[in-house]
Amino acid sequence: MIVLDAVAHRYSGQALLQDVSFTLSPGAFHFLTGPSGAGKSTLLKLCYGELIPTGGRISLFGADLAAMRRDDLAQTRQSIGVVHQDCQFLDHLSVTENVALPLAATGRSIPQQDIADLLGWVGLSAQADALPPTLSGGERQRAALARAVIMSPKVLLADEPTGNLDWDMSLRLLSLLVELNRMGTAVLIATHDLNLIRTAKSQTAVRVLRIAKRTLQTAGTDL
Ligand SMILES: Nc1ncnc2c1ncn2[C@@H]1O[C@H](COP(=O)(O)OP(=O)(O)OP(=O)(O)O)[C@@H](O)[C@H]1O
Repeated sequence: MIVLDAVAHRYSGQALLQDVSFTLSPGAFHFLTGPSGAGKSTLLKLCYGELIPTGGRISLFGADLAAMRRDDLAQTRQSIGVVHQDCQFLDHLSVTENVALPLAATGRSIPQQDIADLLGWVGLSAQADALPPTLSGGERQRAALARAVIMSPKVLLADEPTGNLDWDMSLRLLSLLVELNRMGTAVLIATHDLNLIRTAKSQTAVRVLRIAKRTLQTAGTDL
């Protein structure tokens, strides 16, 4: 679904990633790890077309990213849910309205029952009418997950989704991601948290990728 072939990325002429080849297949559950500044967020941005690589080729659902028109990319992105590192919301809208935003933005109807079910799934039924600034960190991450999956994406990309959460809340979020993957969504999570990766490995088949020396490697079994 997402294929990177010998991808390179430079910022201001400075090489960050080189010769990165990677395929995210349907049903896969991958972690992406590596030191701070290695390029994890950059790699995720390349995977959803937020950045165009400075070298190599990226294919999203069979289409060449470099050749996509803006409309095509917007359409393709509807199949990719993203949980950003710093999940932002429109603070004057309720959690329900924020979660429904991707539907509204694409002119689709907003099935209230589906949104209520989704908020129930992430454990936020009681916060449905709350405004984002009143949510805890874990509640914000779960609201961001609900918003990322409202369009039933084929792929979910999450950038440090448990970054600021305590361990219990990290496990809760992980169990949602594992469940989503079992329902058929391919998942790619960038994280520093090796305990999270170890726990995921005990629950499901995961592949761990690491950015080292500017390229992507498969992590060993030492995790
Ligand atoms: N828009 C940009 N312009 C220039 N440099 C950038 C830009 N975005 C990121 N960088 C640089 O690229 C490097 C990789 O950043 P990136 O956010 O991809 O790393 P990361 O592995 O996700 O880091 P962290 O784990 O700390 O979130 C960093 O040195 C960062 O400063």
